Amino acid sequence: MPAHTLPTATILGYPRIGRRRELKRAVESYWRGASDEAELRATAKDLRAATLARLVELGLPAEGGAIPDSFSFYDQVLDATLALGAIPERFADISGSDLVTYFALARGDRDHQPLEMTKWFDTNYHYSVPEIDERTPFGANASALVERLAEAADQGIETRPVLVGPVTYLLLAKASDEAGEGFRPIDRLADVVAVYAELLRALAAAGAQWVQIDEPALVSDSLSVSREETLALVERVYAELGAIPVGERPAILLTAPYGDSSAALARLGALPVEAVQADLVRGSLPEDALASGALAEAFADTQLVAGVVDGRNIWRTDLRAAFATAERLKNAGIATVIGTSNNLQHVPHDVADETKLDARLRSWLAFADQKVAQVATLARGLSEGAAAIEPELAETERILADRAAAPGVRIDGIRSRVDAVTAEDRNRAAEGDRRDAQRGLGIPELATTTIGSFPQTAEIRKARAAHGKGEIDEETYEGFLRAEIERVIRLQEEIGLDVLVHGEAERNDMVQYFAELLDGFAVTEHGWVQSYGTRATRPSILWGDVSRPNPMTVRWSSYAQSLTERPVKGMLTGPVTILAWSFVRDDQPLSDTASQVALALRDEIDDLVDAGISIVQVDEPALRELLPLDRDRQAAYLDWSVGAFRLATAGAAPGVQIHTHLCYSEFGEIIDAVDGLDADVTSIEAARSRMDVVEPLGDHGYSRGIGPGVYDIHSPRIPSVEEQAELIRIAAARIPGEQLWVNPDCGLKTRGYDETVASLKNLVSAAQTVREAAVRA
Ligand SMILES: Nc1nc2c(c(=O)[nH]1)N[C@@H](CNc1ccc(C(=O)N[C@@H](CCC(=O)N[C@@H](CCC(=O)N[C@@H](CCC(=O)O)C(=O)O)C(=O)O)C(=O)O)cc1)CN2
Ligand code: MET
Ligand SMILES: [Zn+2]
Repeated sequence: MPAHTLPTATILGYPRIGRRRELKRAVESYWRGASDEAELRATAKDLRAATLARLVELGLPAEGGAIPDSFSFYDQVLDATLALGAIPERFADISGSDLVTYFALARGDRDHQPLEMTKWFDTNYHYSVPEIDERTPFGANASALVERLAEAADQGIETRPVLVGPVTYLLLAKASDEAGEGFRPIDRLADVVAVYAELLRALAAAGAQWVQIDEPALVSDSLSVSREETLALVERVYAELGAIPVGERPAILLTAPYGDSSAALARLGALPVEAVQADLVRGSLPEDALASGALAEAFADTQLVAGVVDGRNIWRTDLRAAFATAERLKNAGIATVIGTSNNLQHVPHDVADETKLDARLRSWLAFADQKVAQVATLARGLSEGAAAIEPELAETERILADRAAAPGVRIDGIRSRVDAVTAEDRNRAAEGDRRDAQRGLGIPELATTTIGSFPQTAEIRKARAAHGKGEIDEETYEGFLRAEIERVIRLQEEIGLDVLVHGEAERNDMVQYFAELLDGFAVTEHGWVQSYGTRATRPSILWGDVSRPNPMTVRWSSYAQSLTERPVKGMLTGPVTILAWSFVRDDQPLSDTASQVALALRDEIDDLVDAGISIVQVDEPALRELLPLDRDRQAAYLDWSVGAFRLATAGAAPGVQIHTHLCYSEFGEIIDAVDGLDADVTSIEAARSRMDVVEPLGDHGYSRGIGPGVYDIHSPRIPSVEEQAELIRIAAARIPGEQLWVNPDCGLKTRGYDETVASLKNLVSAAQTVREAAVRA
């Protein structure tokens, strides 16, 4: 038996935004200057205390490090940047408390571009990308971690501090603009490990018995080094950290969430750390090593945290199957702890809050609190024997059977339509024929447009909330939205944009809006999940077969088109993104579900075109996000995801111009897929990376329309005419003018009106400047 033992129930992390998004409100109030740092810290402290108390109530032991301290004001990678003292040189002039520096890095200000944001593995969570170079200063700053440890101890709870691990941290970092040619952040590994050693010593001195170090890089094939190299780096690092005697450091729980670590597991178990976690939902057990005894041998002095409860989805765990997996490990002689597959930050707090949800559907679900209770149940079974939890196992079995047989889960008409889909249904006319057929649209070279949404003002949200509560009637709400559409159309005409949008004022969210109108989906009232910083979404629940009872967007788009001579883009969210940002049924392949959603969208496009819309944009910002971390599974994914987009769009006649929009992507990797979408025009995020994408596009010989973003909408900064013109010139050097579109990086919904109008005016002038220069040349 290992000398340092973690209790048999644990989770990798818990949502930190608060059951009613208390942290969002407190942080945004602090940013507005409506409260000070002390008030913000007090709210955060109350929130943490409530969370810890709740976790104990749900069955996690208060003692022994079972409860992780996974709090963050904004982002766990940014927390690591502060803990490592790795403040980029360009922020050296920021003065004030750690929190002032922290938010400056996250959000930037007039004089500083914020750190770039990008997706965390294959999730809809975004982290702040560390900027590292040869001179990045590193120095341990354990103060936040130590303070929270002491705070929990005052409450009688021995928490386990959580850190993003050194290998993952550096592999997710980018080289700063000041870095020399060929520099890679991972070159600084030795310096960073020395700081982790210091952090561990500081935590031990402050009384931490356990620390959790997350190395999800272990499960990804999408990083700058191979998986084998990552494993070798992890072995080197943890040999070094593990060599510090326990006592001088806390016992270490090394985690490998978000994917399959089975091929690496025996080697991880052999490291001088006290516990290793494996994601056994996305990943599997190494059957050969388990059968031969090699796994047990590797784990002779190490606990294995079996991540059998899914931290990525909201379906009630199949407890019998999860228990069987844990028992197999235990019976093999491995000291087994029940855990989650990953941090529960990706699921909402509590199903019990969803009182408006259909009771039958609700019984099938488990949010974070239910998952914690499931972990506790399984752990009890492990220590007391299966008989002790037989009532819970039987209850789950009954509920899972009820779900499988419930009306709406399988609908014959929908299934036969999907079965009847042919290859032809996914193909449009040849690209050249479409180009000819679309000339009538009268689109100029360097056409200017936006990505769809205009600012979601407090007034819009208030009207929607009032409508939701029944305080204003259908007619009044409809009138409000029509007035808003008219305002946005006139504004775009005045700014001088070529292709207009209706502004998406009617949408609470680009996925939830559609989920509310499609059959087969449910939406939640309080099911918020952090997407980045203080921004959250309420992922919809796709539980049954999907169909479209009525048109969803025609009312708004046709009204917008009736107001103007210029083309207005119809605006839909694509099938892959609808799945990626929802909690999707786990009882059939995603590809089957995607086809159902695609057919619903296909009907919507038909209706839009019948109503006089000649350009339709189908957004797929999550196309890259769902790309499996495992290389072996990528080709199959690209095949079905691209196929679903094509099924949604290929019903459109050649004269209809299909646009798509993607953001948060490394395009190099999926350029063939973008090509495969066969959209006439694709807008992509590009401003922050200064048009990095145009080079691969040029090399690839990309022949369709492309709009690399020239205006970074993630910050309130107003990009000047010259700045945007420069980006257009960079793109124009590689891409012919008739193919090139000029647009922002993404939708404007999170921006304010003043900055939006100023930035868009500059965008139109920038396009004009470059067009005129081309005419003169
Ligand atoms: N699902 C999804 N994922 C995405 C994106 C996206 O747009 N959607 N965009 C990318 C970036 N991620 C983002 C995620 C969230 C937000 C965002 O702005 N979220 C808003 C909430 C949006 C929303 O659902 N709004 C609802 C509910 C608003 C609300 O809070 N209402 C109040 C009451 C209304 C009031 O009086 O203000 C309440 O419930 O308490 C609405 O407008 O109807 C926020 O956190 O503040 C932006 C980008 C990638 N992932
Ligand atoms: N049409 C959407 C918008 O403009 C696309 C957003 S991609 C995250 O908001
Ligand atoms: Zn976008």
